[in-house]
Order: sequence, then structure tokens, then C-alpha cells
Amino acid sequence: MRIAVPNKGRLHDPSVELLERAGLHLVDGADRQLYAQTVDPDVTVLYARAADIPEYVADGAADIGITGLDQVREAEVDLVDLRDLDFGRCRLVLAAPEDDDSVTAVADFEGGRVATEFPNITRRFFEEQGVDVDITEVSGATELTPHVDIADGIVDITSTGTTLRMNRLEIVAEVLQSSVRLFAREDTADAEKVQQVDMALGSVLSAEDKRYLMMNAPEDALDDVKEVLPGMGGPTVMDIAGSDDVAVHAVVEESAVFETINDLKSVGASDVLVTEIERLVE
Ligand SMILES: Nc1ncnc2c1ncn2[C@@H]1O[C@H](COP(=O)(O)OP(=O)(O)OP(=O)(O)O)[C@@H](O)[C@H]1O
Ligand SMILES: O=P(O)(O)OC[C@H]1O[C@H](OP(=O)(O)OP(=O)(O)O)[C@H](O)[C@@H]1O
Ligand SMILES: [Mg+2]
Repeated sequence: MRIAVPNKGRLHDPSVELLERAGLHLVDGADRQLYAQTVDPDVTVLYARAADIPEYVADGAADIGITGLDQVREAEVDLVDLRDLDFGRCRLVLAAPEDDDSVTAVADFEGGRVATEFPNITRRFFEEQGVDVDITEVSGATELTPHVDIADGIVDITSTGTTLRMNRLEIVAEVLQSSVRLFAREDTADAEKVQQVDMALGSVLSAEDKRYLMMNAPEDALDDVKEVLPGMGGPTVMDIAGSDDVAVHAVVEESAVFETINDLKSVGASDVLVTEIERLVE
């Protein structure tokens, strides 16, 4: 089974890190090598540009791929979105010079010019809006185009908004919300190995906001301890050799840890340990 992964840029490191955390360790992959075996002899990683990965999956060069939803929408290929991998979150927006009052709404672009790295997404957006525009495709530095009279506005990626602000552009409309996803083809989505990889990646993401709590408590405080411990079924309770206390283990939301520990101490728990969880296979 071949999985296409971004070979460079902002998506490369988080993609490789996620595979490693999911246990799909890469082996023998030299830095410039565009493929790598993994610890699973049935899973090979192919490295490609984020923009090319939709075609890699659609054409069968890879069975699944990790890339931005914006890249798949721009490629206009029909893929199965298996899972949001919760990074590379950004928006495609229509933006125009902040000091140009003639283009402050989508309709103002009627008969106007829009520069973008995403001509297909842009064309479809304006078609849906019933606005006729002239689209100019550029390969980067899109934010400059309205200031050198190449376009009246742009459709481009934004996440912090810094680049738009620095280039005195303001958002007129949101075109697409995007993040990095695990994509498959219709004919590969249900394959056993694809399901295994999807589950492994999901188990890492499920565990990220959970913590494992371990503590000791007097047996007669157990009911109060159970009251305090939220979520995931009942806690695990174990006898401690040579002690009247019991050991209690539970999985809790990371956001609840601070308050839960205070409550546990108040009902008599002691020696409370908090650890991260590598993977949580539901
Ligand atoms: N500023 C950003 N914030 C969040 N995600 C982004 C941002 N820019 C790009 N992305 C996501 O990363 C994907 C790849 O981005 P892009 O094609 O710009 O390559 P890159 O990884 O930024 O490398 P480079 O731009 O240097 O070629 C985009 O399709 C989008 O999904
Ligand atoms: O909202 P911000 O946080 O400012 O991010 C938006 C910028 O990020 C991307 O550029 P990138 O840095 O990837 O360079 P690129 O244009 O070469 O892709 C995108 O093309 C925008 O220019
Ligand atoms: Mg970029």
C-alpha cells in the first residue's frame, strides 16, 4: 500500500511526525530520496509536492495521500476524505486593497480581475456567486498583484492574516476552509491496510487531548474519587499489596486535569501521577 506524503514545505515535517507517532516508522529514507519503506513491509511512503498528491492518489500512483483539502479541491479529483489530520488549517479568501472602496463585496468584482494560485476554486466560487470575473493564475506572491494593477483582488491562503495585513489587503469573503486530510480513492478507502493506517493516525489524534491519571486512595474514599473522575467509563481500581489503599487509574480530558487533581486531593487521593497518552485506539 503506497501513501503519498508532502516532500517539503510546511506540511512535510508534521506529516512525517504523525506517521512516526502512529508507529509507522520510516526506514532507509535518505533525505533526497522520494520514497521510503516503513516498519510495515506492506506500507511504502512516496514523497511528492502537496499540490501533486491529489493526482498521485486519483491516478493510482498512491493508494492514500496526506495533503490540504484546498489542493484536492483545486485538482478537481474525486477522492474520499477519510480524516481531518488537524494541521495546516487555513482559509482561502477573496481579498482586495483595504483602501479601495470599489471592491468591498463579491458583486463589486463583476467584470473585474482576480489573481490566484487556485484558478479552479476561484472560477467555481464566482460562478456560484453569479459574478463574471477574469481570472489570472500566478504561482505565488499573489498579495502583490492588486498593487501593480495586475488584478483588482486575489483569492489566496490565509491563516494568521499577517501576509494580508502586511500587504494592506482586507478580506472580502471566505471561499474555503481547509486543513490537511487523509485522502483515499473510492476503491481503496475500505482496504484493510488503509483502514489500519487511518485507525493508527486517528488513535494519535484521539490521544492528544487526553491524559492518563494514576493515584492512590483509601478504599473508603473510592466512591468520592469515582464522583470526581469524569469521562471514559469507570476508573480502573487495583489493590495495593500490603496497603489498605487502592490504586485508581483513569483517562481524563487534558483540559480537566488541573481541576480534577484539586478535587481528587480534596477527597483523599494521594501520589497522583499524570502522563501523556501516545495512542488511544477506541
Ligand atoms: N499559511 C498557511 N497556513 C496554514 N496552512 C497553509 C499555509 N500555507 C499553505 N498551507 C497549506 O499547506 C499546503 C501547501 O502549501 P504550499 O503549497 O504553499 O507549500 P508550502 O508547504 O507552503 O511550501 P512552499 O510554499 O514553500 O512551496 C497548502 O495547500 C495549504 O493546505
Ligand atoms: O495568513 P498567513 O499566516 O500570513 O499565511 C498566509 C501565507 O502563507 C502562504 O505563503 P507561504 O508562506 O507558504 O509562502 P508561499 O506563498 O511561497 O507559499 C500563503 O501563500 C500566504 O501567502
Ligand atoms: Mg506556501
